Amino acid sequence: MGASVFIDGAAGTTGLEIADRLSGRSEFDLVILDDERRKDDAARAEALNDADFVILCLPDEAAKAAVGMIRNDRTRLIDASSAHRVAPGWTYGFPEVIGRDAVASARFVSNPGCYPTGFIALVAPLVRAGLLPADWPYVCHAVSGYSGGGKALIARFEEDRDIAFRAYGLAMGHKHVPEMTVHGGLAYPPLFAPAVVAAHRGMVVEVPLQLVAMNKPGSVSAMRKALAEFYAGSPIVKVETDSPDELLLRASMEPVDTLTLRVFGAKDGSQARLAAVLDNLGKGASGAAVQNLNLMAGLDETAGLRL
Ligand SMILES: NC(=O)C1=CN([C@@H]2O[C@H](COP(=O)(O)OP(=O)(O)OC[C@H]3O[C@@H](n4cnc5c(N)ncnc54)[C@H](OP(=O)(O)O)[C@@H]3O)[C@@H](O)[C@H]2O)C=CC1
Ligand SMILES: CC(=O)N[C@@H](CCC(=O)OP(=O)(O)O)C(=O)O
Repeated sequence: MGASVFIDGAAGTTGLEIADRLSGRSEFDLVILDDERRKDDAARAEALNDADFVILCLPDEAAKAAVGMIRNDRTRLIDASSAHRVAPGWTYGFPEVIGRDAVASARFVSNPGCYPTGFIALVAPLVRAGLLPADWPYVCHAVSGYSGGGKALIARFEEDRDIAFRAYGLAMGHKHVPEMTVHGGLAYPPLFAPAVVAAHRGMVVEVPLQLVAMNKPGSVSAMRKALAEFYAGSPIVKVETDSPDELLLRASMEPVDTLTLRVFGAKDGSQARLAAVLDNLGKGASGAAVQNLNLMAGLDETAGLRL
């Protein structure tokens, strides 16, 4: 028998994709409550306390309530919500940035948000290497497929086929900003400008840099080299050294758990654009949860992933 894994919220967008990645894995016995019991707190409490691992795929408030239902000191948790990403006692589940051993040995792991996955992957290694300042007011533009907003946003985009682009977070203060600041190693919250496009999945996260104003002119190749070294050997995070003329998201994109990073630079070295391309439901959510589960269970981090 394998380790038992209860997915709380398995009928949702993230939960379904995790179940899909875990189906057929002999190392795990999947526990999923049927439609009648999936919101029954007594049934959930029993499943939460019986399981070796729990993956929470719930809205923030429901995720906090689920953690409160755990009455033992044994069950290990991965929370896909944004409830615990900067909370004390929780390990941020970004193994490439935080360290694989830290995730492997943690009891409470908080999965990164989809946009922060791209932002932190780009910025944290460069700040640590001293190639970018920590005390800079960064900007982050990003577009996501509509599955990033879960069942409600999927329904909205699939009912109203006339929406091509939706800018949001216009009052600032998006819930991802705290983790972008803390785990990016930054002194100030970045100005985060997210948008949704009429595609089911996929995202591009961009960080434009005024290198002259930052007193870092001509640092493009050093940034490329630093990122390539930081992620060397990662089967999941790829650093490309090419500079294509365009980055495309295709509406027909298939699920994928990789994260691809690039540094684009002006010929005169005065400006750069850092760019991350990922699947919001892959390394942005479900793929990351499965990677973290693999590490916590002492397995190959890529088992079951779509690479
Ligand atoms: N979608 C994405 O790309 C990403 C999502 N996340 C996070 O993952 C979490 C899940 O998101 P997502 O899958 O997109 O959301 P969905 O809305 O698609 O799914 C959430 C699921 O949770 C269920 N649920 C809500 N409240 C309860 C409760 N009290 N008890 C049991 N089940 C409950 C819902 O039930 P019902 O079906 O009845 O509505 C639904 O099935 C969220 O915190 C989200 O922010 C993180 C990264 C990326
Ligand atoms: C397109 C869209 O709506 N995306 C979601 C974020 C998806 C995600 O990363 O989930 P967490 O919020 O749990 O991190 C948003 O902006 O709120």
